[in-house]
Amino acid sequence: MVNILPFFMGHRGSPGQEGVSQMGLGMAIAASMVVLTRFQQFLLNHLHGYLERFIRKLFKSMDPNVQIRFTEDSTDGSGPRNYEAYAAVETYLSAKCSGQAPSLKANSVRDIGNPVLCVDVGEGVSDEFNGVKVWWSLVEEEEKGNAYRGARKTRYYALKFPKRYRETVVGEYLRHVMEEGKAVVAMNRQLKLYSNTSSDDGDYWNYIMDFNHPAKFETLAMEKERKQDIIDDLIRFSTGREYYRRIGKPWKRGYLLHGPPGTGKSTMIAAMANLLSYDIYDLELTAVRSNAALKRLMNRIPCNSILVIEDIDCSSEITNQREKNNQGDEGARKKREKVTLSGLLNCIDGLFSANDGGRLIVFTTNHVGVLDLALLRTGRMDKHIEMSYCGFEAFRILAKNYLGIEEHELFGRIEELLKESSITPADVGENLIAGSGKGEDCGEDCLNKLIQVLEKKQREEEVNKLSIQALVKKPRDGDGDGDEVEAEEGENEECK
Ligand SMILES: Nc1ncnc2c1ncn2[C@@H]1O[C@H](COP(=O)(O)OP(=O)(O)OP(=O)(O)O)[C@@H](O)[C@H]1O
Ligand SMILES: [Mg+2]
Repeated sequence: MVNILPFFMGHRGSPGQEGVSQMGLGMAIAASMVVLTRFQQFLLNHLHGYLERFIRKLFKSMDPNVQIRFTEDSTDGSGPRNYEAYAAVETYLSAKCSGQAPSLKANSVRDIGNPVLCVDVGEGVSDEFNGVKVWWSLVEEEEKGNAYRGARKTRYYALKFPKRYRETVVGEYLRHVMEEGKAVVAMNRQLKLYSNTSSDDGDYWNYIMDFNHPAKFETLAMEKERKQDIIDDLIRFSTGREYYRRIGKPWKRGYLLHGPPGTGKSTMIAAMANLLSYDIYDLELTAVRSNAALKRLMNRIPCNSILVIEDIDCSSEITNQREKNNQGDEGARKKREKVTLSGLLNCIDGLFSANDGGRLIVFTTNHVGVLDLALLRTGRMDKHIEMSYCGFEAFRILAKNYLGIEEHELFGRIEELLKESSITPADVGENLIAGSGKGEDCGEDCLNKLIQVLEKKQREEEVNKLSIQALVKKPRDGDGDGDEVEAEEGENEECK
């Protein structure tokens, strides 16, 4: 470069001087050219960025549509909030896209057991809400790295809609998408079972296992009308956010399931959890050390859960003991049980729910008669459900479940026998199970076997009835007026 400069400059001088001055000038020009190039580069870079932004803005202002992004990972530290919105959009779109998008991908969304079908990267689907048409697409972009992190890919759902509908879309439509999406996430998520029994002192909840009980209302043996009434009540409760807010009551509901062993109380709880997609918190009252510990446990039950207290009659302190507690005798009280009835009542009353979801409390008992009336009243146990011996309607459901038989000539005889003898759905199921999956002939064998069992039961019940009648009639020693035998005697034996 130095050698050709004099030629360009047309400079002449003595060879010695010339050489020195030429070199100095050359260096100055070279330096200025470097500066110029750098400046040019700087200008280009910045102008380019500026121009690009300017052009983008220009196009944006001319674009009649608005775009909103729902990013998978937050770059602003908002973390799970962003993800929640992204997952809600994803699940909402999964219902829309199956018929529209040419390419789908199966995604596993956090907390959801089954994969959901979503649009693939670069694909889009349209949606319509109150007459407004919107477009969704899944976009993947490469984000440049900086001094703190390397380059990475970001994914987002882009929602595009005409500017003039901004108010409807940002207000009503997005609320609709979030609510629907979150409801799908909630309905499909893996249910969990917690209990206080596996902790050392019973004062804490422990995760026991994923809850995969197959029970459904559809297969629960019970009269159709009663079953539908329970389903309606549960749905009304679980969707009652506005209602509970309006009347100013905590979003909770108490159920009491009572009936003999084997009539389906626990099975119904499982069906309830599956219907509502609620986790189960199984409380073993006798393992709780004090009223204060009970309160702690209750306060830790999240919304959208079922608190289950099984065999509440077997916690003797909880039954008709309130009066006894009030009478004092502190030492004896301490020796008995740790949680008192009033402690339990206070906890149930104090179980509040923020407006983000409901809490269901389900008690079961085999002996409803021994429970304190304070526990049974509305507000604590709002709905009492009697689980009874198997009637003909319930039998038909079991025959369909176990044998796949909906009609049979032996049904008439079974209907007659079920009216006269008490058999639990558990026992009916036990007699039908042998024929399950073995075809119609085997089904008939099972029905015949069930008839024999029912006839035997009928005979036994007849003998029992006669012997009780004989006892009632028989005068007691030294007492000629024939007092009646106390039928309830020993009723609560198994709980003592
Ligand atoms: N109503 C019913 N519908 C369908 N299956 C039932 C029903 N009742 C009982 N069963 C069957 O009998 C078995 C026992 O029922 P479950 O444990 O629900 O009775 P339970 O009322 O909770 O008894 P317990 O009072 O002894 O706890 C269940 O596994 C289920 O298969
Ligand atoms: Mg049970």
